[in-house]
Amino acid sequence: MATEPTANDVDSVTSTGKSRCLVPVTLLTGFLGAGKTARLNATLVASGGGIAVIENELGVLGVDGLLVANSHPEADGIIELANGCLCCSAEVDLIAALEALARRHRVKPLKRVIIETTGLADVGPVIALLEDPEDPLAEDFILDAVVTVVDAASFKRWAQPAAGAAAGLVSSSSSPISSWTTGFGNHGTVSSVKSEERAAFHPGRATAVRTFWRQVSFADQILLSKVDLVGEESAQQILSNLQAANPLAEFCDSSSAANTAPLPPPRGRKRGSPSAVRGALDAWQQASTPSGRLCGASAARLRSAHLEGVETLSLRLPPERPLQKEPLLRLAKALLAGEGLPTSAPGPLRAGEEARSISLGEVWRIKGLLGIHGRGPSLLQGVGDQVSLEPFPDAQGVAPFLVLIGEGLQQEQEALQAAFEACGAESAGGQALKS
Ligand SMILES: Nc1nc2c(ncn2[C@@H]2O[C@H](COP(=O)(O)OP(=O)(O)OP(=O)(O)O)[C@@H](O)[C@H]2O)c(=O)[nH]1
Repeated sequence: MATEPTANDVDSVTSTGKSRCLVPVTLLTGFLGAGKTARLNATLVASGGGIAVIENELGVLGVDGLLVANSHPEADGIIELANGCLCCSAEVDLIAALEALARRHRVKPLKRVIIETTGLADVGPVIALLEDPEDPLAEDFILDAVVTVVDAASFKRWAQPAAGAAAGLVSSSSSPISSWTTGFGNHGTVSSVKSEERAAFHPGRATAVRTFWRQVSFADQILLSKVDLVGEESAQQILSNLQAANPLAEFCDSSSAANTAPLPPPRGRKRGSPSAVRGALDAWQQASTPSGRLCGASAARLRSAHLEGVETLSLRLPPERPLQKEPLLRLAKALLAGEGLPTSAPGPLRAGEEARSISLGEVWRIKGLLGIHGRGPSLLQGVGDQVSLEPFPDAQGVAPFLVLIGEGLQQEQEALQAAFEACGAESAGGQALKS
C-alpha cells in the first residue's frame, strides 16, 4: 500500500533563510454533485489525521463544511469558505485560510491540505496562485495535484452536445469544448464551440459546460464516480472521451468497487503535468493575470465571466414546520428533471395565476439540511435523477435551509419558497431542526 508522504518530503527556504517543510496541497475539483465530498470523506477516514481541509461553497448557506466537520473530528482543521468560488470572489478568503493553516503548520506540522472547490470552480486562477514562487504562500505550500472527479451518471448531460441540443444548444457531434481547452495537440478529436453556437446556449448552461471541460483539462488525476450507476461498459466509453480531452492525466481506478476509495496520496507533481501545462497556457491566454494573487480589476473581470448565467438560491424554511418526505422528494425530482413546479403541488397561488405550472429555468443541484416529519434532521441531496434524504442528527440546532444551483432561479424564488414550504407537515409531531 502506498504511504502518504509527510511534509518533510519537500523543503523550502524561507525569506528568512530558514529551511521549512512544504505541505502538499491537493486541489479537489469536479462538477456539481460529482462526488468530491464523498471522496474527501473517504480520504479523511483513511488518513488517521494530519489533513487540513478548505471547503468552498457557492451559497451563503454551506452544507459541505457541516458534513465534513461533523464526520471527521480527526481532521486537522476544516475551514469553510461560503458564498462564492475561491477562484474569484472568495480568493481573498482562500489566501487568509492558507495563511492560517501555515501558522498552524509551523506549530503542528500538517501532512496535507485538501481544497475542495465548488462544483463550478475554475481552477486556473487557484493553480496560478499556488504556483507563484514569489507569493508568500510558497514558503509553506506546494501544489501536489489537481484531482477532478467526473460523475459518470451526469456525463451525457454536461459533456455531450446531443444532451444540450434538447435545450436548443449545440448541434456538433463531438464534445463542446473549445480547441484551446484540449491544449495537447489533440485538436482533431474534440471540436471547438464557435461563438455563435455558444450564444445559442442558455448562458448559465454554456458556463456549466465550459466549466466541466476546464475541470477535466486541468486535471492531473481523473477519478470517475458513480460507475455503479452506469455500469463498467459505459464507464469505459466515458473514460475514452476524457482521455481524448486530457491525454496526460492519470486515470485512477474507476471500477464500481473504487466508488468510495480515498484520493490518491500526494506524490509530487511532475514538470509537464496537465495542471502545470494548462496553468501556464491559461496564464498566457489571460495575459492580464499572469500568475499569483488576483486583485481588483482582474478578480472582478474573472468573477463576472466565470459564473455568467449561473444562479445560486439559498432558501430558509420555517423550523417549526417539518417537511413531509414524499412530497419533498417528488418536488426535488421534478425540479431536477426540468418539469418545473408540479401543478398538483398545494400552496398559495400568486395574484393572477391560474395554475401552479410555473416554468422554471434549470435546477442542476439541490442540497439542504431540513427537519423531516417523523424523522428529524435530514440531509437532502439531489443531482441528475438521484435524490436522497438521509438522517443527519448532527444538524440538530441548525436552522433548516436549502441551496439550489442552476439557471433562471432568482425570478422564481417566491414560487420555489412556497413550493418547498407546501411540503410542510400539517400536523405537529415531526422534529424540526431548531425550535
Ligand atoms: N451511487 C453513487 N452515488 C455517489 C457516488 N459518489 C457520490 N455519490 C452521491 O452523489 C451525491 C453528491 O455527492 P457529493 O460528494 O456531495 O458531491 P460533490 O461533488 O461534493 O457536490 P457539490 O457539493 O455540489 O460540489 C451524494 O448523494 C452522494 O452520496 C458514487 O460513486 N456512486
